[in-house]
Amino acid sequence: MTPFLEICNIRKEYGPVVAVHDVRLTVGRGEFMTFLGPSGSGKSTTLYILAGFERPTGGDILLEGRTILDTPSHRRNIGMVFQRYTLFPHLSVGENVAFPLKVRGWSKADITGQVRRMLSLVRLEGFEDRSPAQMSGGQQQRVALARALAYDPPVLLMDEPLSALDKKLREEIQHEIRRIHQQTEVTILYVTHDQEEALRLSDRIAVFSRGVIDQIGTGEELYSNPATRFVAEFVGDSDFIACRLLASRNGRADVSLGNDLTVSDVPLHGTAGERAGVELMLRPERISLSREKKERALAATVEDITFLGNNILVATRIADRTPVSVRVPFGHEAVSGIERGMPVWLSFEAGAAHVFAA
Ligand SMILES: Nc1ncnc2c1ncn2[C@@H]1O[C@H](COP(=O)(O)OP(=O)(O)OP(=O)(O)O)[C@@H](O)[C@H]1O
Repeated sequence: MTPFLEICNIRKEYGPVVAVHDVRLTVGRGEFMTFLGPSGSGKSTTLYILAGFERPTGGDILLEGRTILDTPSHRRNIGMVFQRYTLFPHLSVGENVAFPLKVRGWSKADITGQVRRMLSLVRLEGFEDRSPAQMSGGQQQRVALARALAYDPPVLLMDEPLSALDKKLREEIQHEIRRIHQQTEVTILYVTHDQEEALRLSDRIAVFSRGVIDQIGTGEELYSNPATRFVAEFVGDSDFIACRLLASRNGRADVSLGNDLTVSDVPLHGTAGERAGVELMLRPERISLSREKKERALAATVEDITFLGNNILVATRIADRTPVSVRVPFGHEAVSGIERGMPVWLSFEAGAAHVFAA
């Protein structure tokens, strides 16, 4: 089977700046793929190349096996929703949604029917005659979505479409986007720097870092098996503890955390020589905290305790002054009566750890 959309070794230079180094990605038909990464990591540039607003310095984009690089933007049949509301302010909501259909020469009757269907899809029935200025930010983004989907494009690109909205509205529209994706089966490429948004929406996530993709996977794969330190840090919360490599074979490592504490057979990411300084990564919820001294545990001191509703975040520092956060479910006995300055012991299963070479 031919992959639906292929991004083949895309590179983009702006003078001396290399915005995108070598981006490779295959997207399945109907998939919801998110580009996640910090500001300046090359997400938008990649999206603009897909949309045809930018031409890559190297590489190719294939849609159903055929290059689209020489197809001008307006002929690519790719819908687009941007961060800022880009509705035509002098046109009504109905006219905004009708615009791409008029351009494509649809009949008046077909346009009326389609505008009604699209506004119903985004739950704005009866808003045809409103002006965009009379609508909230969330409503305007829904109109933009209706307009982008009106001519039934096989691919929809979204560049931080919710970043101008407050948290509650953002979550509401995230829910709507999911529903619309399921209903229309359109293939979506979505750009965000918000990991929670990426996890909520996506079938798969491509994590961008400095113009390359560090890892592509489901949210669960990225969280449970991050390929790089950057992914471990960017997706979910993580603790990093400096340690020494004792031995490694077949991508697994034994490490020493000092004080006779060794951890064996942990996934090793990257390469390092024996005795090299490496880092052990743990998720805060995979660390157990005890107020009684324990064997095979790290001694730490409590620095802060934050109540977060269903869990409590305990900030500690281990002997070498490294901060280590521990997440404990609310009501767990380990945190009853816990106070700042108290000595505690931190332990974990080797299966919860990852080692990253420097
Ligand atoms: N037109 C341009 N001219 C010069 N440099 C550019 C241009 N557009 C982007 N860049 C640079 O390319 C790099 C990647 O930018 P890009 O906008 O793709 O990142 P991003 O991950 O989408 O970030 P953001 O979330 O801030 O938009 C940045 O270093 C940026 O400064």
